[in-house]
Amino acid sequence: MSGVRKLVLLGTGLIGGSFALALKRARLVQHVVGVGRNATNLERALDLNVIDEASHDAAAAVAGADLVLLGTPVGQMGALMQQIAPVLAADCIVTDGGSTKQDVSALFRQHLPRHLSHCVPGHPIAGSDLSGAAAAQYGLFEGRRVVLTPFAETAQNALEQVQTLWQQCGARVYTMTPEQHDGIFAAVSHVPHLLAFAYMNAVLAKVDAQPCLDFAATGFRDFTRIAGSHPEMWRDIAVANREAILADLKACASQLQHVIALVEAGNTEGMEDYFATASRARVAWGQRHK
Ligand SMILES: NC(=O)c1ccc[n+]([C@@H]2O[C@H](COP(=O)([O-])OP(=O)(O)OC[C@H]3O[C@@H](n4cnc5c(N)ncnc54)[C@H](O)[C@@H]3O)[C@@H](O)[C@H]2O)c1
Ligand SMILES: O=C(O)C(=O)C[C@]1(C(=O)O)C=C[C@@H](O)C=C1
Repeated sequence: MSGVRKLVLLGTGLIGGSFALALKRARLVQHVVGVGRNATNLERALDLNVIDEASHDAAAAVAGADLVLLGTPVGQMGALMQQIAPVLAADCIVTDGGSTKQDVSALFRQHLPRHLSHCVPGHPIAGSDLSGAAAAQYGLFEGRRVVLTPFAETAQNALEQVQTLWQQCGARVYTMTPEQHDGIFAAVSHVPHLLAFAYMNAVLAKVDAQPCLDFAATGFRDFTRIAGSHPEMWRDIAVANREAILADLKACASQLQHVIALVEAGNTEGMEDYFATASRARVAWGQRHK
């Protein structure tokens, strides 16, 4: 695909909107249609030139599209695929930006079984705690990774076209299986978000929650930023990647039990060793990911 004539965003928020802005800046798309369920958000997307046309009707919008990006919470994607299945042009490429891949891949197989050669499930590993079209930003994907989990049936040229578009957004593209993807991102994205929600609720449950929040500073800010993320999006991720998330949450609970035991016992040497192991690993990670 040298460029996209008509891109349809099914879900016009942070990820879909930032993808459209990146392609617009690279002059790789002629016309962007944003589909949404919220009129105010679509108006905002038009005002900000994230999209050129707004629609509430996914099936009507995809007519004549050469690229469709599903950018809703993953729990909404099946119904949208079902709506567009009868009207998709044979050569239209369908991709997504969902945070989980086994469930979304299964939905592609269920709803678009005859279109799999043109389906390329994907996940940009970039985002923020903000949502909606107003949060869309230029450069969100620059220097970031994108994971694609193509089907055995995915045509090489459809895969290459999606790869090239993400590369034009400044991203580095990797491919892996949906299972590998969901295992990795349970550990380094899904569980950290659930821990942030849990910690935030633990603070709120304290009788002195208000003064705690009043005096909270940068440590609190850095640890809890992602607790401000979109509840529906994270509900859907927790449902979709249940097994891997539960396994990693339980592993975290056992680490927490270990910290409790160290503190209860006043085991200063044990604490220092334990903290040093984590600290060394985090410092090294920071140096590799400057
Ligand atoms: N936020 C992140 O950091 C991030 C990063 C990578 C991937 N993702 C994934 O990308 C997807 C989109 O996330 P986002 O952050 O852009 O969310 P967002 O809330 O900013 O945007 C989603 C948009 O989809 C719309 N929508 C919801 N259901 C719809 C439906 N049935 N029909 C049409 N529109 C509908 C919402 O109104 C909203 O405007 C999610 O699957 C998420 O898991 C998010
Ligand atoms: O920066 C953030 O706020 C994010 O949470 C982005 C983040 C993550 O790194 O976990 C969140 C979900 C995604 O699917 C990909 C990226």
